[in-house]
Amino acid sequence: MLATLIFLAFSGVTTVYTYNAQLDTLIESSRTSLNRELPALAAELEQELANNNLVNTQFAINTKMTSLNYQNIVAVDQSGLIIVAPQRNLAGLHYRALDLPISAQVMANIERTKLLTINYDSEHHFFDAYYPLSIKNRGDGLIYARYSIALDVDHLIDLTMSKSAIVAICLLSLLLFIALFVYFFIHKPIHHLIDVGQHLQALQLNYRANIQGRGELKQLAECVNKMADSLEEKIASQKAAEQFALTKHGLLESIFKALPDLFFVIDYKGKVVEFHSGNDNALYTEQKNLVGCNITELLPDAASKHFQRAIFDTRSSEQLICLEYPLTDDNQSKFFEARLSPMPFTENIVIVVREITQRKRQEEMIFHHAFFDTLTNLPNRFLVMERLTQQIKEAVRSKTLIAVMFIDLDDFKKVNDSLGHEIGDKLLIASAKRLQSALRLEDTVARLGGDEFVILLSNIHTPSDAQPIAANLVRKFQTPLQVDKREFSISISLGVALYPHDGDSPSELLRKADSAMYHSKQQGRNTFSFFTEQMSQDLSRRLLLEEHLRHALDLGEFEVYYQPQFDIKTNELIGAEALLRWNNSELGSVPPDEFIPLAESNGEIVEIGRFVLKTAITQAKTWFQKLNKPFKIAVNLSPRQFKDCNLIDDIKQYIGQAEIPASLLELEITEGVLLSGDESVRNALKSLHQLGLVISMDDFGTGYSSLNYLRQYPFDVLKIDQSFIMDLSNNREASELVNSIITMSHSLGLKVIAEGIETLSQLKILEHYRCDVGQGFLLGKPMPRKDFENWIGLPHLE
Ligand SMILES: Nc1nc2c(ncn2[C@@H]2O[C@@H]3COP(=O)(O)O[C@H]4[C@@H](O)[C@H](n5cnc6c(=O)[nH]c(N)nc65)O[C@@H]4COP(=O)(O)O[C@H]3[C@H]2O)c(=O)[nH]1
Repeated sequence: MLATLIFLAFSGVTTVYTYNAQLDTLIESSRTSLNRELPALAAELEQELANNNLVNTQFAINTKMTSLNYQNIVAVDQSGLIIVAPQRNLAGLHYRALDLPISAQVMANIERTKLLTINYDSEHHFFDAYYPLSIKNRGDGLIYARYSIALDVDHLIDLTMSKSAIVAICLLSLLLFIALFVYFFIHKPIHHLIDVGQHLQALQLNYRANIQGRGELKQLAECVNKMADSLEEKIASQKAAEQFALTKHGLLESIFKALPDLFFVIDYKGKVVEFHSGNDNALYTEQKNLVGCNITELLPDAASKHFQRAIFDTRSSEQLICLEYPLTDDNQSKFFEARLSPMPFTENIVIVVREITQRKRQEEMIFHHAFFDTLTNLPNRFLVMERLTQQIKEAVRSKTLIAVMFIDLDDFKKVNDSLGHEIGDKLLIASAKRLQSALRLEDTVARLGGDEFVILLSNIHTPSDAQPIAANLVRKFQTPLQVDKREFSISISLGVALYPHDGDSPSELLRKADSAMYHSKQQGRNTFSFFTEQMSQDLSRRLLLEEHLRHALDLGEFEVYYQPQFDIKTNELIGAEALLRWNNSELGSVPPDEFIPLAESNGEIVEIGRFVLKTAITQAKTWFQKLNKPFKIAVNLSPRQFKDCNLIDDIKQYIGQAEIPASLLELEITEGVLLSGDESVRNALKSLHQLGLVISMDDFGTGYSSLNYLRQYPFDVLKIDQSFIMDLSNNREASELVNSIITMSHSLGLKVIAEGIETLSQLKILEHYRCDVGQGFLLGKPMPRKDFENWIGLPHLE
């Protein structure tokens, strides 16, 4: 519209301007015509008037009047009379009589200037022209002519108007064309782009610009579309990221709710920026809205200091820092663990707080279990070794000594076995208390296990400082211990090793104190000994034996010897006792008294015992077949073998394989097996007895020898220990005791074997006491199988 108005205004101005210019040209050309024509007419009139030829004059004027421009031409003489006019009848009239624009002033002016005077009436578009006329005899007059250009002006106006109209139409057409062009090719696409832009702005991203052609707008549309594509892509990925973030957020919220922990985000000053808790009760603070609080102000002083330090460390190290701290809640100590982790790209720190009271207690318990003996609550082997390590370091600095005391309760095993574990445990607790009561608080009393205790005395200055302490400990145990209102006399054997004299490592010192204790045992117990090098040799011997014993069976170093047993009454060989021998290439022949206790203590006796049983049963079969009469073989069974659950099945299997009567196998057991009162021993003995095996009580008279056992367990044979037989001929009491044992055994239906018969008089006495079977060097020493077979006159059997 504006363009149209501008255009109209412009075309109007142009038209007016054009019109004015042409009008000016018209006026000018009319002036020029008057300038040219009036002098010529004047000259013609002057000539004709001079010739007094009025007709020609009239003709000349009428001729001029034929021009449409001339409306009037009048020639006036000096007196103002009309000489000639288009109407002939006007001649002779005074111009005043006519309504002519002639005045005396005009006439005077023309007369004076003698020049053409033209006045233009712009309103009616005509000229009033005056030109001097010199007329013979009539003086100077003038020619007056009215020259109208009104028609020309009208024509000019028409022309201008029609031109303008054409131009206007052309221009309007052009304008329309431009408008249409602009509309279709600029406005509409731009509008479309704006529309698309508005949709895109409203994030309606499925809108795209669709512009034909290949102009700049098309390029713009393509740019918009590409922009929309990348916007859509961006928004899609942003949405995906938002969704991902939402999922993560949800996940985190669920985790926060599900976990019993407290989650804080704090800024670098410790101010809580964010806080999450699945359970507000876990807060341990009155304040529930923690955001904005400083985390260190929420905690008691001590914990706060830990936190400040941890915050500092987390920031400086940019690493995860953990701290544990206690808090008191309802008079109960609770423990917490805080994990501080720096948040990447921020100055914030994430803190996760978890209550670890239970874990702490469990750790303490585990620690206690790991380092303390549950029965006596004393430090155990690990802790005593640890403390000894520390004390050695301290002693190096302070140049002092350490006394390591190894203590073993004398005959505790027998008490434990005979009176039961409950009493045994109480005795151990009472012993631990007595040891503690005899020492300083800073000394360590530890229990290694069983009835073994260790004492560490630090800050000793001379070896002799340890002596009164050791003596005092031994003396203290000479007073009976009170357990369940009963008194128990139990002594101790004590060994002392000194740092640095006897060793500089905990294990060495402990080993040497053990050797010294062992020595005290050998000295008759209830005493103490300081470690000496000789003991070290004993210890080395023990260790050497243990080392070789481990491989002895595999290396075939064991051999079963057989010692004959005779019916004392008939003097007939009725069987043999299988006795194990160990011959080692390095150690030589090792006596059973030395290696059997070792094998018993490390459990190897089970395998070794199996070997003896199998060998003896195989041998029994051979001799049974060759001698063609029952030939019984007695085998020693150690207490440890009774703990082997395969014992009965093994024996069954060996007897089954040998196809001999079970009664040809006699099992010798010592009181030690029975003292435990273990039900499984009773059942095992019962089963073995039911199988038909002969059960014999060995070494009768050496221990707590109770005839009760003989009634309780299915014994068939009683073996009187050789220590009684040894005294038979020279000790009346011993002789009577042997007699009573034989009589009582017979009354219980038991056969009696006397072992260790070395002299004929011993044999005679036993015969007199009606002892059933005799065994001893007098009757035959233990022999290897080959020798035994030779000895009994059997052909050599391979
Ligand atoms: N002084 C003297 N001693 C005599 C006389 N007659 C026999 N002896 C010895 O007395 C011991 C009898 O065996 P034990 O009391 O069962 O005592 C045995 C037994 O407890 C144990 N032992 C031997 N072999 C085995 C075995 O295969 N298994 C188990 N568990 N223990 C065994 O070792 C102990 C010692 O065995 P050994 O040294 O063979 O000693 C044997 C034997 O050589 C004698 O007239 N005078």
